[in-house]
Amino acid sequence: MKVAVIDYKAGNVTSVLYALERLGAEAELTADSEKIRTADRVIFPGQGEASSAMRVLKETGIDKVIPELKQPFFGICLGLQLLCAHSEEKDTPCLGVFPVQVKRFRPENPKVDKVPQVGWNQLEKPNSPLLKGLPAAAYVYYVHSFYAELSPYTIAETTYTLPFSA
Ligand SMILES: NC(=O)CC[C@H](N)C(=O)O
Repeated sequence: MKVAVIDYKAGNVTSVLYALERLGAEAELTADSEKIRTADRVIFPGQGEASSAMRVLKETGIDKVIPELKQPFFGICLGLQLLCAHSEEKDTPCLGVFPVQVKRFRPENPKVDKVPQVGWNQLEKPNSPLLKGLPAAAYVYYVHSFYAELSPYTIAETTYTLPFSA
Protein backbone atom coordinates (compact mmCIF):
# COMPACT_ATOMS: atom_id res chain seq x y z
CA MET A 1 0.00 0.00 0.00
CA LYS A 2 1.35 3.41 -1.05
CA VAL A 3 1.18 6.08 1.63
CA ALA A 4 2.00 9.72 0.81
CA VAL A 5 3.21 11.75 3.78
CA ILE A 6 2.78 15.42 2.92
CA ASP A 7 6.02 17.38 2.99
CA TYR A 8 5.24 20.93 4.09
CA LYS A 9 8.76 21.75 5.26
CA ALA A 10 7.93 21.29 8.92
CA GLY A 11 6.24 18.67 10.95
CA ASN A 12 6.97 15.59 12.89
CA VAL A 13 7.63 13.48 9.81
CA THR A 14 10.39 11.23 11.10
CA SER A 15 8.31 9.42 13.71
CA VAL A 16 5.45 9.03 11.20
CA LEU A 17 7.82 7.54 8.60
CA TYR A 18 9.32 5.14 11.18
CA ALA A 19 5.85 4.00 12.25
CA LEU A 20 4.84 3.35 8.63
CA GLU A 21 8.07 1.45 7.97
CA ARG A 22 7.36 -0.74 11.01
CA LEU A 23 3.89 -1.45 9.62
CA GLY A 24 5.41 -2.48 6.30
CA ALA A 25 3.78 0.35 4.30
CA GLU A 26 5.45 1.86 1.27
CA ALA A 27 5.67 5.45 2.47
CA GLU A 28 7.03 8.51 0.71
CA LEU A 29 7.53 12.04 2.01
CA THR A 30 6.36 14.23 -0.87
CA ALA A 31 5.08 17.65 -1.95
CA ASP A 32 4.25 16.33 -5.43
CA SER A 33 0.53 16.83 -6.16
CA GLU A 34 0.34 13.83 -8.51
CA LYS A 35 1.94 11.48 -5.96
CA ILE A 36 -0.46 12.73 -3.29
CA ARG A 37 -3.46 12.31 -5.62
CA THR A 38 -2.55 8.74 -6.58
CA ALA A 39 -1.51 7.43 -3.14
CA ASP A 40 -3.71 4.83 -1.43
CA ARG A 41 -3.55 6.76 1.84
CA VAL A 42 -2.43 10.29 2.73
CA ILE A 43 -1.02 11.48 6.05
CA PHE A 44 -0.55 15.12 7.00
CA PRO A 45 1.71 15.08 10.06
CA GLY A 46 1.50 17.64 12.80
CA GLN A 47 3.78 20.26 14.28
CA GLY A 48 4.24 23.83 13.15
CA GLU A 49 2.36 27.10 12.90
CA ALA A 50 -0.80 27.47 10.83
CA SER A 51 -0.03 30.53 8.66
CA SER A 52 3.45 29.33 7.58
CA ALA A 53 2.14 25.84 6.86
CA MET A 54 -0.72 27.29 4.77
CA ARG A 55 1.80 29.44 2.87
CA VAL A 56 3.86 26.35 1.94
CA LEU A 57 0.71 24.46 0.91
CA LYS A 58 -0.27 27.35 -1.39
CA GLU A 59 3.23 27.63 -2.90
CA THR A 60 3.17 23.94 -3.82
CA GLY A 61 -0.50 23.89 -4.91
CA ILE A 62 -1.28 21.21 -2.32
CA ASP A 63 -3.97 23.49 -0.86
CA LYS A 64 -6.05 22.72 -3.98
CA VAL A 65 -5.25 18.98 -3.93
CA ILE A 66 -6.17 18.11 -0.33
CA PRO A 67 -9.87 19.13 -0.47
CA GLU A 68 -10.36 16.95 -3.58
CA LEU A 69 -8.81 13.76 -2.24
CA LYS A 70 -11.10 10.74 -2.00
CA GLN A 71 -8.78 8.23 -0.31
CA PRO A 72 -8.47 7.93 3.50
CA PHE A 73 -6.66 10.97 4.90
CA PHE A 74 -5.14 11.22 8.36
CA GLY A 75 -4.33 14.69 9.68
CA ILE A 76 -2.31 14.80 12.88
CA CYS A 77 -2.50 17.89 15.08
CA LEU A 78 -1.73 20.82 12.74
CA GLY A 79 -2.64 18.44 9.90
CA LEU A 80 -6.12 18.19 11.39
CA GLN A 81 -6.38 21.89 12.27
CA LEU A 82 -5.61 22.95 8.68
CA LEU A 83 -8.56 20.91 7.38
CA CYS A 84 -10.85 23.31 9.26
CA ALA A 85 -12.21 26.63 8.01
CA HIS A 86 -10.11 29.04 10.06
CA SER A 87 -7.50 29.05 12.82
CA GLU A 88 -7.04 31.69 15.48
CA GLU A 89 -3.32 30.99 15.14
CA LYS A 90 -2.23 34.20 13.37
CA ASP A 91 -5.85 34.58 12.15
CA THR A 92 -5.31 32.08 9.34
CA PRO A 93 -7.88 30.99 6.74
CA CYS A 94 -7.42 27.21 6.35
CA LEU A 95 -8.51 24.57 3.83
CA GLY A 96 -12.19 24.54 4.76
CA VAL A 97 -12.80 20.80 4.36
CA PHE A 98 -14.71 20.98 7.65
CA PRO A 99 -16.79 24.09 8.54
CA VAL A 100 -15.12 24.17 11.94
CA GLN A 101 -13.17 26.82 13.84
CA VAL A 102 -9.76 26.24 15.42
CA LYS A 103 -9.47 28.21 18.66
CA ARG A 104 -6.82 28.96 21.25
CA PHE A 105 -7.16 27.45 24.73
CA ARG A 106 -8.22 30.18 27.16
CA PRO A 107 -7.98 28.53 30.59
CA GLU A 108 -9.74 30.18 33.52
CA ASN A 109 -6.67 29.51 35.61
CA PRO A 110 -3.58 29.67 33.35
CA LYS A 111 -1.27 28.76 36.26
CA VAL A 112 -2.98 25.38 36.55
CA ASP A 113 -3.94 24.72 32.95
CA LYS A 114 -0.87 25.70 30.98
CA VAL A 115 -0.95 26.60 27.30
CA PRO A 116 0.33 24.80 25.30
CA GLN A 117 -1.07 21.51 26.56
CA VAL A 118 2.00 19.26 26.61
CA GLY A 119 1.60 15.63 27.59
CA TRP A 120 -0.56 12.54 27.56
CA ASN A 121 -4.34 12.85 27.58
CA GLN A 122 -7.19 10.47 26.80
CA LEU A 123 -9.59 9.86 23.94
CA GLU A 124 -13.23 10.04 25.01
CA LYS A 125 -16.47 9.11 23.21
CA PRO A 126 -14.86 7.33 20.23
CA ASN A 127 -17.57 6.94 17.58
CA SER A 128 -15.92 5.76 14.39
CA PRO A 129 -14.81 2.41 12.94
CA LEU A 130 -11.47 4.18 12.32
CA LEU A 131 -10.81 3.91 16.06
CA LYS A 132 -11.68 0.21 16.29
CA GLY A 133 -9.06 -1.77 18.17
CA LEU A 134 -7.95 1.09 20.41
CA PRO A 135 -8.29 0.42 24.14
CA ALA A 136 -11.01 2.36 26.01
CA ALA A 137 -9.85 5.83 27.03
CA ALA A 138 -6.63 5.37 25.04
CA TYR A 139 -3.80 7.80 25.77
CA VAL A 140 -2.47 10.09 23.04
CA TYR A 141 0.29 12.69 23.26
CA TYR A 142 -0.45 16.37 22.71
CA VAL A 143 1.69 19.47 22.15
CA HIS A 144 -0.67 22.28 21.13
CA SER A 145 -2.14 25.66 22.00
CA PHE A 146 -5.05 25.47 19.57
CA TYR A 147 -7.88 22.96 19.14
CA ALA A 148 -10.63 22.13 16.63
CA GLU A 149 -14.09 22.75 18.12
CA LEU A 150 -16.53 19.88 18.60
CA SER A 151 -18.69 19.37 15.52
CA PRO A 152 -20.82 16.69 13.85
CA TYR A 153 -17.54 15.48 12.25
CA THR A 154 -15.85 14.80 15.60
CA ILE A 155 -15.00 11.10 15.96
CA ALA A 156 -13.42 11.33 19.43
CA GLU A 157 -13.01 13.98 22.09
CA THR A 158 -10.34 14.95 24.55
CA THR A 159 -10.89 17.30 27.47
CA TYR A 160 -8.37 19.99 28.39
CA THR A 161 -10.06 23.00 29.98
CA LEU A 162 -12.94 22.04 27.63
CA PRO A 163 -13.82 19.13 25.35
CA PHE A 164 -12.42 19.44 21.80
CA SER A 165 -12.09 17.27 18.66
CA ALA A 166 -9.28 14.82 19.37
N1 LIG B 1 1.60 20.08 17.42
C1 LIG B 1 1.06 20.88 16.53
O1 LIG B 1 0.84 20.49 15.37
C2 LIG B 1 0.76 22.28 16.96
C3 LIG B 1 -0.23 22.94 16.10
C4 LIG B 1 -0.54 24.37 16.50
N2 LIG B 1 0.56 25.24 16.25
C5 LIG B 1 -0.97 24.45 17.95
O2 LIG B 1 -0.22 24.90 18.78
O3 LIG B 1 -2.08 24.05 18.29
